[in-house]
Amino acid sequence: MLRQWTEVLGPAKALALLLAAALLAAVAVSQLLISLLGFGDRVAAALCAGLSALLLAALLGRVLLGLLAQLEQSTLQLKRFSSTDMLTGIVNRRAFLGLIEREWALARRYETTCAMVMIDLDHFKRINENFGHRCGDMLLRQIAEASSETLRQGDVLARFGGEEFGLFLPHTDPLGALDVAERIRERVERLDFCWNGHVIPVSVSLGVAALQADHHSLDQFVNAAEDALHMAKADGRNCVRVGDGLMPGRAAELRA
Ligand SMILES: Nc1nc2c(ncn2[C@@H]2O[C@H](COP(=O)(O)OP(=O)(O)OP(=O)(O)O)[C@@H](O)[C@H]2O)c(=O)[nH]1
Repeated sequence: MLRQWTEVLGPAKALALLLAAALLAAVAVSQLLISLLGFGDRVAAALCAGLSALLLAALLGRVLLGLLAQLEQSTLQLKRFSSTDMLTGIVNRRAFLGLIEREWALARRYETTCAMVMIDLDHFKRINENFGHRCGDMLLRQIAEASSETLRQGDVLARFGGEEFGLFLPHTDPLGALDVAERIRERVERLDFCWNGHVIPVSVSLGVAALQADHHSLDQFVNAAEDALHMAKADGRNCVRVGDGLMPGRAAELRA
């Protein structure tokens, strides 16, 4: 009950209420002691009241501090849950956008490079249908793990939902981003994913976008990578494609 109170009232009000309760209880206890011991003088009464108040306040304070620590822990856990994708353990889309917003804004402001890669499992529906959702879930976890292995500190990988992942690469030029995307594609292709004795071939399609002057919002930047991903799907899957206008020569060459 104390914990619910602390949550509802907030720590400061709960502490004030507890101290008031401790004082009232102390007065009641001292009155009881005085009547039991038969003391009649005011000094004894004041001493009893003071001592009881001190003891009760210390006791309740301790309880409250314990509760506050628990509350803080729960809040932290809640924060972690709300920003993590429970299946794969990596950040979710909402947290991802929050994490990269500052980096993206700085890159725009100071005209430095950064890139966005969208990764999507190929024919995942078929895998789910043929081998079941538990198999699909296991595969999603392995894709997250395999993709993470290829990254540097500072890169941010997130599950965007379903079988789609987003990857932000700070301080990375278009060719660097293509390298990372291609490495992930190859790593997944070599995954040797096994379920109930069946080796299931898996692949991903990837779309790459590098920050450009006409990306006025983070959404536009992410959408550019999504568009490139659609190109990769349209071009037969298991490949990397770059957004239009990124690197005219290179994009055409990669699409060929
Ligand atoms: N096991 C599992 N399946 C999921 C999860 N989230 C989404 N899916 C499934 O992912 C499948 C996505 O199917 P589609 O969007 O058709 O994509 P696809 O089959 O990979 O086809 P392409 O992307 O075009 O190659 C659907 O069957 C969803 O039910 C999840 O958390 N776990």
